[in-house]
Amino acid sequence: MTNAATGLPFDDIRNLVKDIPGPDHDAVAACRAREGQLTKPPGALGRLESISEWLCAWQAQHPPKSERVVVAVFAGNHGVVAQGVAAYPQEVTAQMVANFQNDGAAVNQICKSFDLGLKVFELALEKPTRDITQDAALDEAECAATMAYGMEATEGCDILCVGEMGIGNTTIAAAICHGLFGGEAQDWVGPGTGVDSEGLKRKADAVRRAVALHKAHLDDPLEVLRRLGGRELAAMAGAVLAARLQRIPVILDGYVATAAAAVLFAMRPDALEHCVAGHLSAEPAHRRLLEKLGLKPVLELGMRLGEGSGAAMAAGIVKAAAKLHSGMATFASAGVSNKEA
Ligand SMILES: Cc1cc2ncn([C@H]3O[C@H](COP(=O)(O)O)[C@@H](O)[C@H]3O)c2cc1C
Ligand SMILES: O=C(O)c1cccnc1
Repeated sequence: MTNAATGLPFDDIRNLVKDIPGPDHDAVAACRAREGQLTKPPGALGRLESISEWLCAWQAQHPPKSERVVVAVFAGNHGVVAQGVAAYPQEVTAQMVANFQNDGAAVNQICKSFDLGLKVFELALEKPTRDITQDAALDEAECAATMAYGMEATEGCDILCVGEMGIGNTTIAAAICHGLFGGEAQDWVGPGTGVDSEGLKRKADAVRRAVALHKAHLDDPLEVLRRLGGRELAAMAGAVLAARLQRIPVILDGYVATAAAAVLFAMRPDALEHCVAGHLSAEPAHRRLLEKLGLKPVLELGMRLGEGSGAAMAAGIVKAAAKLHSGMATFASAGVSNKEA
């Protein structure tokens, strides 16, 4: 509908989505062949074996690469906080960006634990997006440009983890999910950083009003993103798309990062096959969202933080899966007797 023939920026995004590559079957075949030779009973490494296979399929490469794993954290601010939907003040977004830069946040410690790179992208924090209960969060040009900016996160990495920082963004995630998948507003909201029961009611009400205001435009997932989204969500959607085009597997973080990726799923149901869900967030709607997307989380640790922290924890598991596959000896090389035929 909008701009179909005019060549405005969303058309560029649509064209990229049309061109995404599929899995590489030769790399998968090579992975399976080696897996069968490793010094262990077949299947004994459980899901770690499918993770190695998934890496090969989407990197189009065997053995899989896992040296350069990067956590990209995108930060943005949201006008919807005026509706009383967040437990913390908006200035915490910029203060936490400084904390990331000073090595003081949770995600910094996880990155150090697993030898992951960390890149922080600050997105016009001084200029919050418009309140989605009153207006569209972003203009089309700004939304598309922010997606393009997010695409830069893929530079120099073998595997990408996507995360975010933005006070109020669990409300934005809920609005996107309600806009994309319907149901009731309260199905998609949760406590976030810990709003009380009155705050939770305000959150559901804000999501309901925002979706009602924009409902004539919500058939188009990119319109859902620009009207109900925010800068860090647009950038995450761009990063996930760029990763697919550049054959970089993605580890998604919690509810907010997954809601951003869901926009691509709504455009094309196979668009997230290069992604794993790093963890199941304690934010209740994350389970519902992962079910819609057909994604099974790698970890379930009761985390509800954001910052890419759950994706970074899962990156430790993904790196181990790649090392197991590449580094283990085969029955022949180690002189270990295989099962009798
Ligand atoms: C100190 C602090 C550190 C955080 N790190 C991530 N978030 C997380 O909480 C925010 C979303 O929750 P809500 O929608 O309830 O505001 C996001 O910034 C998210 O990344 C944090 C929140 C706080 C307060
Ligand atoms: O799951 C998430 O992404 C999440 C949960 C709570 C707060 N911020 C993010």
